[in-house]
Amino acid sequence: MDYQKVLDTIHEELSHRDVYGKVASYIPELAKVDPKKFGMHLYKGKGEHYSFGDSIEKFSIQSISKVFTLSMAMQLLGEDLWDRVDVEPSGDPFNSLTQLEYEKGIPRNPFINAGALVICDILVSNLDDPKKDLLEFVRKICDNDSIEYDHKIAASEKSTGYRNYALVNYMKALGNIKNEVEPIVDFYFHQCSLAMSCEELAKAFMIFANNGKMLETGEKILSKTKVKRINALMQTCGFYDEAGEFSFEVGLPGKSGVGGGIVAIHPAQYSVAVWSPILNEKGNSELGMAALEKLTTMTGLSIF
Ligand SMILES: NC(=O)CC[C@H](N)C(=O)O
Repeated sequence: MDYQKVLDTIHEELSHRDVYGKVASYIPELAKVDPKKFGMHLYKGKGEHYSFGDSIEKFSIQSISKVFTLSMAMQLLGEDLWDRVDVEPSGDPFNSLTQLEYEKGIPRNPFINAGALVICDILVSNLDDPKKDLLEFVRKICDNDSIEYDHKIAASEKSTGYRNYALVNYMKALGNIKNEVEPIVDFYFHQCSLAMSCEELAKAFMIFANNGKMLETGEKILSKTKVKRINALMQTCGFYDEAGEFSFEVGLPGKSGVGGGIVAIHPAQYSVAVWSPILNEKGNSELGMAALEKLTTMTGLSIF
């Protein structure tokens, strides 16, 4: 199959499409991004890459980072992790507070904000310097030492981060947060501020398409079972209250972020990242979803 031709067709068809959503502005710094940015990168095998557009420009990965922190927490804690966070789709927006009350402070899954904040709490408890260790983890699976936090984005999110503060405070009141609030939200705002390109994200996510092993070196990062679970969570919870729609339209495990990025994988086949900052009302990239729908339709390569 000529993957470059498939990507070029997607680029050509979608560059002219009308989009109706908006760039995220509740994090003031994110509102400054050029809404016309559009890039995609598909990593198919050792040295086999295809891309178009702004695929090597770094952007704010936001919630995509939750897959990295979950991977680290699973490495550290094993099965005990699931006493603190559940594995069910939420059907609610990513920053919702409502389920927490009647579910007694146990978040529905690790990809909604409440769940990701519990994962932060676990990493803060278990690591001396979680920010340094996360950066090391991401640099390693990406084989790229240029990856950094964007401290301006982290500070900008902190300045308006009332909902995330509320989530941590509420879970602390209900007994599911062990550390002080400030180090947890500081770590969370930094993980969300990681700046990466589509090319870098596709490479990093290759471990989830390759049974937990880095493709180029064969080094094992995660066990097969852990990867199976992470992929199951991406499939059922990666897009919040649009997880069903993403499965229906695209048919791959994936994760989105309000920076406009989406990464998806096809086990044993490929890893793909797309970036377009205009979001639909559920907080997922409008063109990103359309591009991935076209990819799996044109190639016939979805997991279903
Ligand atoms: N869906 C997202 O990407 C949300 C991440 C963002 N940092 C927040 O907590 O609101």
